[in-house]
Amino acid sequence: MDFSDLQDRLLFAVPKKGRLHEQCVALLNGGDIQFHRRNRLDIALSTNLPIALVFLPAADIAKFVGEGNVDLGITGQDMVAENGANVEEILKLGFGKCSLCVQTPTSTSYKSSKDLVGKRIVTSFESVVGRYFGALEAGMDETQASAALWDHTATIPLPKQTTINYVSGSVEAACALGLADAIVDLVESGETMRAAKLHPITTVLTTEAVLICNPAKHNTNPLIEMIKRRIEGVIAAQRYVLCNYNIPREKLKEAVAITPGKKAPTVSPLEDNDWVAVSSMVNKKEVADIMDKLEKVGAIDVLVFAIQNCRVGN
Ligand SMILES: Nc1ncnc2c1ncn2[C@@H]1O[C@H](COP(=O)(O)OP(=O)(O)OP(=O)(O)O)[C@@H](O)[C@H]1O
Ligand SMILES: O=P(O)(O)OC[C@H]1O[C@H](OP(=O)(O)OP(=O)(O)O)[C@H](O)[C@@H]1O
Repeated sequence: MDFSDLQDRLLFAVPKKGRLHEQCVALLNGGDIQFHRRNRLDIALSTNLPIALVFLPAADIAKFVGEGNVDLGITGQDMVAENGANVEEILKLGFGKCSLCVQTPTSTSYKSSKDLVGKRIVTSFESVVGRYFGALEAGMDETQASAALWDHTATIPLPKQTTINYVSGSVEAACALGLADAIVDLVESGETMRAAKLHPITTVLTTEAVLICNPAKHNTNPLIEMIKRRIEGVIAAQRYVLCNYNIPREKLKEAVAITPGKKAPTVSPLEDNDWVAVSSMVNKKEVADIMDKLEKVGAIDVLVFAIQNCRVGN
């Protein structure tokens, strides 16, 4: 493969490994973006669309999209903040959800991030943490410092009193090793934090995986909107199931209140005029509860179907 193979193709960056990789590949498969990735090659040409998939470390994707080296990408919002990348977030993907937290040893009594001004912080998020403590040192409170991370127009001075040291991984070990008074790292279940005898002081930011594009490219290539719609459909299909049931016409209003659907449920007449059939998308997580409620109001033949793929209105 050489440069000419990539011409006229939309370059779409996806994490090559790590936490986000598998779910990204599932979205590509669900959206029928077909590709064959040859062993050890980080660029794969789609076999059915004018797209080239570029497999990159999640940490680099925001930068590549921001600088226009690739058109579209999937990464975490934390990576967008860390790179200070000027990208357009076009879709939240609902996975890779976690929080970037200031954490201190449980044996210490720091109460807030302000208490850590002037101390030693270890993190993999050198830029975000630098700006955060720079903002605290400049007199902002914690909420203002977090908000300033997303404000491209804000000029935040570098921290002068607080020492920020970068490590690429195993951040949690820094306090035990005597290298830090606090760390700033991602927390999902909290297991890693608790195992290292740390506790959270403040949340610097919350993050999830997002589809991002280069702001200058969004309106120039209709493929971007097409990919967005396809991925939206896959996510909705993962999140919802289709619930069908029959209900006495006089109970329809009560039943529809239980299954209002994404927009509105489909109601169809039955041979027996006193009954109607209802078909409605419901949240997968709530389906058992919804079935209990439907039975209570008199629904019968309640059937739930998985959705293979869908397109829903906004
Ligand atoms: N515990 C977690 N739970 C949920 N999402 C996470 C978690 N850890 C990281 N993420 C998300 O996944 C992104 C990539 O994290 P990951 O640890 O996979 O990084 P990586 O450096 O690309 O991979 P690796 O650690 O294998 O080198 C993070 O930027 C964050 O958005
Ligand atoms: O709250 P938890 O559910 O325990 O998740 C948090 C951990 O997940 C991430 O690390 P990861 O496991 O991806 O490994 P890494 O340290 O090599 O990045 C993060 O850096 C934390 O260490």
